Amino acid sequence: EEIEEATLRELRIFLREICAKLARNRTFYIFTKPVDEEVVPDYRDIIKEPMDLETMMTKIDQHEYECAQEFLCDIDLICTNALEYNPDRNPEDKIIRHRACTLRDTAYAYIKAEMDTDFEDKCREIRDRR
Ligand SMILES: CC(=O)c1csc(NC(=O)C2C[NH2+]C2)n1
Repeated sequence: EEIEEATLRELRIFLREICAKLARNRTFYIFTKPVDEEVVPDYRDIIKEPMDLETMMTKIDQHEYECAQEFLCDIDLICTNALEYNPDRNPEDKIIRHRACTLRDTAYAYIKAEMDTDFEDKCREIRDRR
């Protein structure tokens, strides 16, 4: 229905802005592109569902997010993947875990600060009906 398509267009514009803003932050550089298996050969032995911000931008353009909650699920996936792949006590792992938690908290804060709750409710209502 045309009104619903206008709502989903607005959602995609909003999510692109959030995704671009996260990808511009150098703290999150490690999460901006898929892990290169040439560089990290065992990554996909451990992480079964890789996710990154570039892939998320492509998913927006392919209409794969029908509400902000679904976008945040992929942010959570980026975060949990990083915590699982970097579990050790050493400083390098700790830094990556801290960056992952900062990505998650920053994404949730941007959505909460810039998204109308009844806009999100409307998106979920459309999703649930489809
Ligand atoms: C995206 C992501 O979580 C990632 C990419 S490389 C990496 N970790 C390392 O390279 C070593 C530090 N202990 C293993 N984590």
